[in-house]
Amino acid sequence: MIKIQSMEYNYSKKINIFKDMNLEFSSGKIYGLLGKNGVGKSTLIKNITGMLFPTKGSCEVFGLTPGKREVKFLQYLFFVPEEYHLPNLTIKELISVYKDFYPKFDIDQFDAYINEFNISKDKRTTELSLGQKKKILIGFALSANTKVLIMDEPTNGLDIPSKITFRNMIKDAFKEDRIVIITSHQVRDLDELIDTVIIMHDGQILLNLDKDDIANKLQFELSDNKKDDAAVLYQEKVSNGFASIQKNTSDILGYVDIELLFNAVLAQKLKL
Ligand SMILES: Nc1ncnc2c1ncn2[C@@H]1O[C@H](COP(=O)(O)OP(=O)(O)OP(=O)(O)O)[C@@H](O)[C@H]1O
Repeated sequence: MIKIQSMEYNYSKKINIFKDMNLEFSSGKIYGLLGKNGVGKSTLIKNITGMLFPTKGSCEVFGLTPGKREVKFLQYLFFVPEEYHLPNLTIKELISVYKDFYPKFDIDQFDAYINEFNISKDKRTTELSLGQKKKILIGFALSANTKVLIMDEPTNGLDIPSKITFRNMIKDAFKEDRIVIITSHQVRDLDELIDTVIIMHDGQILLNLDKDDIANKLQFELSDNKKDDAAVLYQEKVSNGFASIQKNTSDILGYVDIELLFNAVLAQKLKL
């Protein structure tokens, strides 16, 4: 479990990025961490990965303090940042250098991924396109089989077929003892993957709910015309009509349009 208690973080004395943040992440779930630009998603992730240290309060990952960067902690967690640098090696060399840092690294799993992405292991990282580099990193991240996997904007730079492959890879690699946290502005890429939606706003957690709970409470609909109905909690014009949210009065759990939910929550139209 990742446990954040009364956490604050300031880059400078004037700006408090979080206001007394309390948050938990449990194993067996894929979390979608959402928020507008600059709200503090990366800062939160950097506190979890031990790259920044809380100014106040605490952050624990399976009982360990990230900032201490103990070997056990480093073996527990893999982070795919939005921007990264791969050393100038062939993929084969890269794997042989880095795999031993992760005791559960599975080379067959990695080989299957890069076959799927159609990339040769003899290629040097300098010969790869941005999207291909990202695929290598994501393939490595999943094959490391760490307890915690965090990915910042993982679908950026992936072409459309690769986004589908990415979703399938995550589903296949997901295990009950794993916590996966994904931040993204491209919510549609992740809609079906996410179990729990966390929305950050103004230094606080505005929403933290399982998708099933959301579907239980709310019904999402797409219609040709604008709905003029008191039951509608939020609606907006989309390219193919009007997308709306209303209370779910049935026992049926429908789909959750996370992007629409995000807009509605930020517009303060929903009280969940
Ligand atoms: N190194 C830094 N020094 C000072 N302020 C910073 C630094 N890094 C980020 N910030 C500020 O902290 C706030 C949170 O930034 P952060 O990168 O965590 O946001 P984010 O939610 O990840 O944004 P995005 O969606 O654009 O990636 C922003 O206001 C940003 O300007």
